[in-house]
Amino acid sequence: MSHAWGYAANNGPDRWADNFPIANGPRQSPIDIVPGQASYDAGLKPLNLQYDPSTCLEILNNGHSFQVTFIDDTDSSTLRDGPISGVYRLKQFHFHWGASDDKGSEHTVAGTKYPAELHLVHWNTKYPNFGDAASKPDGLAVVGVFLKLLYLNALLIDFLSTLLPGCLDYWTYDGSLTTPPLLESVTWIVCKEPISVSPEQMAKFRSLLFSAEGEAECCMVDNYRPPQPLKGRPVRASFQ
Ligand SMILES: CCc1cc2c(cc1OS(N)(=O)=O)CC[C@@H]1[C@@H]2CC[C@]2(C)[C@@H](O)CC[C@@H]12
Ligand SMILES: [Zn+2]
Repeated sequence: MSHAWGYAANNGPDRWADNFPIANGPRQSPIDIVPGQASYDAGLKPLNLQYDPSTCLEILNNGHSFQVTFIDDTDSSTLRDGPISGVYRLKQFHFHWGASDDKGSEHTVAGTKYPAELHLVHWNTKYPNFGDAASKPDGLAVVGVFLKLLYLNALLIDFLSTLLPGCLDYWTYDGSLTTPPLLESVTWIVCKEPISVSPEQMAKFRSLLFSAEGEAECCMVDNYRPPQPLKGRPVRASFQ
């Protein structure tokens, strides 16, 4: 059964409001980040990310992206500090990307699109579980990391590429899921510095399929929502 919503002309972002009216809500994501209009907040702490790769549970194609899910029954992979209070647990990470290198990211920086964007998804442990947290205004915190193409040989880039950039300067604002049900429960933390990806790795993303077995093959590309109206929300920067 193919999902009701998707990224095609007949079921894509311009049609999501038909079934999810919150698509036109006051704190929707992604947004275009305009560095000159972000306000430096000296009260913002550095991000404190502690990840334990052994808690990786499974890699799955959920029909809209591929995601790597983590065991989240202990505080083994967490996000602390930054713009949030308390402890948020890593639940999963996934990507959004384009059919070509000129598009693919969800957030944009002064209109600039990156070829892909990584989302590291965390939930607030003041709530009993991820699904419950996803319906609360302070329930989720997603670290967004832009991917840029680096034309080095694949071996070298395998050493260089990591999930996080060296510099963890970030912008932060209150937003939402970027796919239906578009719940307004996400504290977005978008890193200023991108990580590098090779053309071969991008080709692997683009070889994934939206379609299920037995359905007409449909490459999973352009699985990104375009920027949404800011509606007066402040965007803070952790750096000057
Ligand atoms: C923030 C990452 C995330 C979580 C969820 C979705 C999409 C997400 O990616 S994104 N790009 O960060 O917004 C779509 C399905 C959502 C899920 C959050 C939890 C649910 C709302 C479930 O309760 C039912 C449907 C689920
Ligand atoms: Zn996402």
